[in-house]
Formats: sequence, structure tokens, C-alpha cells
Amino acid sequence: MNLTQLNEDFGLPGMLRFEQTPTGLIYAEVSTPAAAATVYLQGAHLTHWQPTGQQPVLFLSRKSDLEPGKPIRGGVPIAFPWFAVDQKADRINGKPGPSHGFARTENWTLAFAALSGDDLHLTFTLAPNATSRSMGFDHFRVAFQLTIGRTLTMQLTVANDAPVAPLVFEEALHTYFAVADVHEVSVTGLEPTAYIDKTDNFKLKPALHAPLTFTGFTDRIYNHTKATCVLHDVLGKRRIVVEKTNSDTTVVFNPWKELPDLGPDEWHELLCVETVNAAESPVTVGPGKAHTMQAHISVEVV
Ligand SMILES: O=P(O)(O)OC[C@H]1O[C@H](O)[C@H](O)[C@@H](O)[C@@H]1O
Repeated sequence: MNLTQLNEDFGLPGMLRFEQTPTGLIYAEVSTPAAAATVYLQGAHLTHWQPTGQQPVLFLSRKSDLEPGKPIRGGVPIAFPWFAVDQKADRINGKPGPSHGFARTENWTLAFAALSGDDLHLTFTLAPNATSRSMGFDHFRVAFQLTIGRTLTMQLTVANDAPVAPLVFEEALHTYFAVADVHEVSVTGLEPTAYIDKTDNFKLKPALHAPLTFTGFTDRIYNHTKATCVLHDVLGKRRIVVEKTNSDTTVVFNPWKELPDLGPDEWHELLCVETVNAAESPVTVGPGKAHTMQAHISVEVV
């Protein structure tokens, strides 16, 4: 659907309009009394959410590529159907795929937009195409439902359309939170959970029994945790609360350095606390069945 059609079919005067970058990426610009937000059709990628009267809650790199087919650095990349590197690169009839799967660089379809009370509801869908099939993924449907208001709810539903075969996949709402300075942030919720340290040869490290603080490159997979996590952003004078449903994995990430699409000091301003099913908890969905994972984000000013 082109820009004109999107604005005609889904635009809500003063609340929701569609625009295009000079590079050709179409995005939804949300502005309601409760919040402002930006969502790209590529990847159904939420890059901005700011409850009214607060600072932006999501980090977006100032150096991010906003180019067709390239991942966006920041916001909420959706990882599907695998997380990080492709562990099943040798799948029959499939070829190795990109980091975090194809969903974050494919164009999604907007299926629904409506204001209900103070919340703007958007639903994006993704279906199999030549790219997904070339990587061995057919017979699936994905819906990403956003409820944008004073709080943010993100819901990812994956359906298996295959007649017989189960659908096995990994998924992540790879959320980049904006923090004043990651050195001054702590995270609670993961104290009792052991973790895989990807920065140390994937070693299993014991639970810390203490809030997480950050002093270097951090890339950790916490298996088998459904815990709510709280980011305590002391300098930012707020807490960000991440509640999740049907997610068994939490990933915590900060690259601690400049990246090709991340400016030299920008890593100070981000912390990823990701709502995931991966590693020891991939999802298996039977034929004709579906699975929904949800993250609910709220902000408390302190
Ligand atoms: O660079 P990307 O493909 O966007 O991935 C960014 C990061 O995502 C996750 O947090 C993974 O655990 C990391 O290993 C990875 O580096």
C-alpha cells in the first residue's frame, strides 16, 4: 500500500498520519493526547515512544541506517524466526539467514488502526514470501499489535498454517531503552537467575543474587525467567518497568562501544532488556495453532 492509500484508509486527523523518508521508508507518526510514537512498516519497527510529559522511552541511534533492507539500530527490532545468529543455517532447503531473522527487514502490512480511549491501536501483519521461503519458512502468519498510550503494550502472535508439521521458531522484542547513562543504571528482576554470558564464550554463570549494574560489554541470555524487570535510571530520575507474558527468556545487551550504525558515545544512552523466547526456550506451535508473546512497558517518575 502506498503513502496516499495508507493515509486515506488508516489516517486519523491530528492523531495518525503516514510519511516517507527520503530513502523511501514509510512510517506511521502517532500523536495523541497520551503519547507520541513512530513505527516503520519495514520490520513493523517501533522507533519512538514518548508518553506525554516524559522523555522518550526508546533509544534510537542517530547514526542508524534508515535504508530499505537494512536493520534499524534502536527502538524495538522484532527478531523472528530466530534470535541472533542463525543456529539452523543447515536447515533442509533453507539457506543461512541474517542476524535475528528476516522479519525486521521485511515490509509488514498495516491491517488495523484505531483510537480507543487514550490508546492508539495498530496491527501489522507478516506472511511468507520469497525471502522467508528461501530460508525454509513457509506456512506462518505473524501479527504485531501495538497499544500506544501512557503505557506501551507490544504483542507478537505467530500462527502455524501448515497442515501437519509443527512450526519451531525463536522470537524477540529486542527493546532498546533510552537511559541517561548506562553506568548509573541498575536492573532488578533477574537476581535469582543464572545466565549465559555471550561475552565469555557462552559460559553459564551463576545467579548474581544482586541487581545488575553495568561496567563493560554486556550480552547475556537469561533462560527460564518470566520475571518483570525494572530499569532504575537514577540520573534520568525514572524507572522503566518491563512486564512480560509467554516469554521464557530475557536478554540484556549493551555493546559498550561504537558500532558502524551507532555513534562513539551513544552506547552510554542505551540498555537493551529484551522480551524473548530463544536459546533453551524456542517455541513449538502445532498445525493450526498460534502463540502470543507480550511485553508491557510503563514508566514511573521518581
Ligand atoms: O547487531 P544486531 O544483529 O542488531 O544484534 C544486536 C545484539 O542483539 C542481541 O542482544 C544479541 O544477544 C547480541 O549478541 C547482538 O549483538
